[in-house]
Amino acid sequence: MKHVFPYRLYLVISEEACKGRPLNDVAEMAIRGGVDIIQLREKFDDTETFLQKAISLQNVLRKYNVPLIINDNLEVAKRSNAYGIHVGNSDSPPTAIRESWAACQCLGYSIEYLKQLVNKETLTSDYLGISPIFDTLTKQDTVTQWGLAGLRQIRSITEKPLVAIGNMNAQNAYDVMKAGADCLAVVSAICGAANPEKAAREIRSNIERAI
Ligand SMILES: Cc1ncc(COP(=O)(O)OP(=O)(O)O)c(N)n1
Ligand SMILES: Cc1nc(C(=O)O)sc1CCOP(=O)(O)O
Ligand SMILES: [Mg+2]
Repeated sequence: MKHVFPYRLYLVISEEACKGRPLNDVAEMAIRGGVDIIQLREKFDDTETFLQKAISLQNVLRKYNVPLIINDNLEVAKRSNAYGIHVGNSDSPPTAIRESWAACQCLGYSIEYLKQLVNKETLTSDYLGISPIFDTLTKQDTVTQWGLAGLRQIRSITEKPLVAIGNMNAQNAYDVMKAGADCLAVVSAICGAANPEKAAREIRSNIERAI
């Protein structure tokens, strides 16, 4: 069965990645360039600080009808009325999230091992983050890069929406989509760009060429 996940360009944003520019401004520029879903990922904030950032970002995203996904923190996701949450193998498992957050509309789950594709956590998830496609300095505690061959293999096994993450940029966007991704998730190629709007537009146009 095909699952509904209409998004193509997924911004994963943090204050640190925005290099001194206001996070909400970078998010807004990225949306103008073609980002259509955003994850707030603050690995070092306490819950209250994370929550305030989430509520503030939510106020921007509502103007554009862009969904907010919260990384890891279920309390922040619930209290900010986020659209969903993204979790990995070190976080609360998707089945536990479903039990305690019935209103969750989009649950993302990171895939680091092929055997995860047949577990109950994958079954209950709305999309899979393919973690990582290529090694990246932005997140170094990863297992192994899947590469395009790994992505093709996963595509042949599951019909779940696949979000490719890890060093995604305008140069590789076309090839990654052709290898089976439904959506690309980006941190540095947009948040760290001199012009986040232009950077997002270039990636988006290469995604559109591939579909
Ligand atoms: C879209 C997307 N895919 C994968 C990840 C990584 O999640 P996780 O493995 O839980 O690692 P952290 O991001 O929590 O460090 C993601 N965040 N988003
Ligand atoms: C948040 C995240 N998760 C990853 C994973 O492999 O699960 S890689 C990553 C960071 C991606 O950053 P950039 O676009 O700068 O490479
Ligand atoms: Mg996590």
